[in-house]
Amino acid sequence: MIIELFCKEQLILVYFIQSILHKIIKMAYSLLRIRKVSPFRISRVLQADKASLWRFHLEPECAQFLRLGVFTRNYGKILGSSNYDFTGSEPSSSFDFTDLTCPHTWYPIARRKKRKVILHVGPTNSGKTYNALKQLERSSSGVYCGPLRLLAWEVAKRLNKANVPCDLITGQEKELVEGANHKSVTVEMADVTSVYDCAIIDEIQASLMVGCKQRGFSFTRALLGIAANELHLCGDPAVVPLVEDILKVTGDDVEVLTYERLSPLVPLKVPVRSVSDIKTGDCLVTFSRKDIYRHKNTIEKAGKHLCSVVYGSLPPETRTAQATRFNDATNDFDVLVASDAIGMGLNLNISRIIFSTLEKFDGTETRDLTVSEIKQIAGRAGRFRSQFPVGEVTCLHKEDLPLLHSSLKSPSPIIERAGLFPTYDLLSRYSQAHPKLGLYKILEHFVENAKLSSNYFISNVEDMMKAAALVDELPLKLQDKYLFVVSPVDINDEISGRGFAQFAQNYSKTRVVKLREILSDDTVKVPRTPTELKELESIHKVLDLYVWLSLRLEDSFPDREVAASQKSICNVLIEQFLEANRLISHIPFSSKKLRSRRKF
Ligand SMILES: Nc1ncnc2c1ncn2[C@@H]1O[C@H](COP(=O)(O)OP(=O)(O)OP(=O)(O)O)[C@@H](O)[C@H]1O
Ligand SMILES: [Mg+2]
Repeated sequence: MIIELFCKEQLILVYFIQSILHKIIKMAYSLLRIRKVSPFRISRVLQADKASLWRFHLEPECAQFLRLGVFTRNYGKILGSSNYDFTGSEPSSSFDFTDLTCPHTWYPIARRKKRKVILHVGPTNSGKTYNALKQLERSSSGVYCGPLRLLAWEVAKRLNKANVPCDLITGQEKELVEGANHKSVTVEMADVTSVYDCAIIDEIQASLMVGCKQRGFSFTRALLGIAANELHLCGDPAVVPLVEDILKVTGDDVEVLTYERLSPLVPLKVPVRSVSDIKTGDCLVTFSRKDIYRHKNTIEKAGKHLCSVVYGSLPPETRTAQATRFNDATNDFDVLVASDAIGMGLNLNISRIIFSTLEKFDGTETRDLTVSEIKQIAGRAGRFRSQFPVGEVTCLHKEDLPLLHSSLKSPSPIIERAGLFPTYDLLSRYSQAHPKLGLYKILEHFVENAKLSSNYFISNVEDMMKAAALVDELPLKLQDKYLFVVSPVDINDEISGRGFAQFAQNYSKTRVVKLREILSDDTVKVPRTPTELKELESIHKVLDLYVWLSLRLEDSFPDREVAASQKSICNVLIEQFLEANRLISHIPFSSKKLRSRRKF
């Protein structure tokens, strides 16, 4: 009996050793094949990618998988995933393209590196971005990925000033600097096919927040896909467990650096009761455009201060000009009235944040601000080494103070899942397997059927689907439809939506979209009423969309320069208008309560 058992164990052992040896031989064979195939093909992909900006959108990560047949097959196995085991055969309708459980396998170039990932986490104004940027400055090549064009601009300016030549690449701009090995980009433009020494993804929590359903996947793509020796992630401590978990399967080394706030932020016990309490350096935060102008009007009427304004639908150039004017202590515009557009990473000379309300309409419903939103916005006051070293924060209404105080004391809730969305390549393979389906149906199918690991949620693509429904009507290739759908159109804005539809229609008919056919000569004029101002902002969005499309379909959108100059005219008109405060006489001051009463 004992002998029998012994023999059985020996047999099991021999079998076990045999199977391990077999696996090692297979793996070595696979590696040899990877070496043989990848360098030539990858360099072709890289060259092609540098050729034009639109490829960032149309041919990202999975394109490599699909083209590098052998490479892909083996890579999938090495990573322990058969998810993307495309063998070069035609896509079959039985293959489950909606299986998104291993998104890290979509980025073979990053997976070939053992990245050193450094998480810089801490409260606002604690030097996270500053320290990450120091590393970027020292690196031989690198990229900064920010959530806003304003941040990308700020970083490009800063690096160039520090004699580190740096390109600026956003969806709408491509400013190349001679000899630059560094880039400052908006996160959507992060290139996952280049190799860098150092990379930064800033405000990483913005991507992972459930509130940021639409843009989250760009951050996830950057997190998994950027091929850098060192990858610096800056953000709220609430992201740490999730990021660590996501990166377990990538084989990267992860280090967490925790920061403390560099200057104090004092929550005040009393609200700001009247306009006479407003002082230099104050920033009044409110969430509707109408309220922004109403408050600006009230403050300026009192005669002591002039206000700059910053809000989301203001053209980015105007936002920068307004923020710069507020930061400049030598002029009279010493108060800021802003929406949460100031909430991410910007350095403004604010001494006190005053919340006019702690509720916000988020496109679907009016809801309370989250703890992280309150902390993020409040954190703009008292920036380190600014004119106001101690920040203060309060509200307009004393009923809001308890929520403000408790939010500032609470840690932000742990972020549990990151946004994910299928790449164009997956959608395209899916479309080949289901040729009768339009893009709308394909997107709908992915949203409804996507299989995900517990670290991810499928991003909200409601707006993309609205755009898809429009382009599905037109005789366009899937590739063109996709390009229109991922464009930065504000599909819920009437004028922008109409501009978008017109661009797509003209493109499908003649392949050439002339700006003059869309905008008549007299379209751009000085606004005189709030409605006209809003119209001008929308026209700016249409022009911005034209510039975006012209960077990707150069021959079909030939009037980029005209669009850019029209955009500048819009900016000038809006800025002049804000300076002259023409709106005052048109916006009725309402004494109605600003907010619904909150009970504690
Ligand atoms: N060591 C330092 N020396 C000089 N200035 C610094 C230093 N650290 C930070 N700063 C300055 O302090 C301000 C806040 O730093 P930074 O923008 O890096 O904070 P942050 O933690 O990224 O904040 P946020 O979460 O709001 O993005 C910036 O103006 C930055 O230039
Ligand atoms: Mg920062």
